[in-house]
Amino acid sequence: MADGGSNLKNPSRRKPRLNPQHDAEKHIQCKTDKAGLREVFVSSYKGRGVFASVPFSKGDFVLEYKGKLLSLDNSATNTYNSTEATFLFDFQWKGKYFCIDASLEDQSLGRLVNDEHIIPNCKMRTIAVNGMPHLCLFAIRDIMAGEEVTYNYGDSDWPWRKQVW
Ligand SMILES: C[S@@+](CC[C@H](N)C(=O)[O-])C[C@H]1O[C@@H](n2cnc3c(N)ncnc32)[C@H](O)[C@@H]1O
Repeated sequence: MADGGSNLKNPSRRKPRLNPQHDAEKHIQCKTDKAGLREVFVSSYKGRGVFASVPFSKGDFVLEYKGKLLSLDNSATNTYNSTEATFLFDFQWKGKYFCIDASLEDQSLGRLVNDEHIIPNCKMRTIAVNGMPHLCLFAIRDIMAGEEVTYNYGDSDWPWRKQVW
């Protein structure tokens, strides 16, 4: 039976996977989130989360954690309420301290990714574009369609980790 032009039966004709680093740079420059991800309301306790609607492979670029880049000096002058403060991501780059302030509700998905410290499926990495740091999530294992995208927020006394259901 003819395969109607599909590449399914000939892996050598499949579109090659874009290099994850280049994929991240492309999405950073275009200021767009990647297709195949959607916001879902999980529960009144957890709030919203991001779910894959297509499978991702280990190593893939998944999302940028978009927001305002602040140096440590700038962030020290800002005041945040407790909800806004949960959208701040502090990191170190080239020996200096920075923060991505994602407290603005800007419809981007990276800011909605929830914490999972035991079996996360993504990891945050810093990618430099035009000499500026950007925080990006990359898959650390295959992610199935329908699975929630998660990463480990880091060691801290996060209240939900103590929650007994
Ligand atoms: C960066 S926001 C993530 C998006 C958030 N769920 C929302 O709807 O806006 C971080 C907040 O999400 C919630 N959160 C993240 N991971 C969680 C988890 N594993 N269990 C429960 N709540 C979580 C906490 O309220 C946390 O302060």
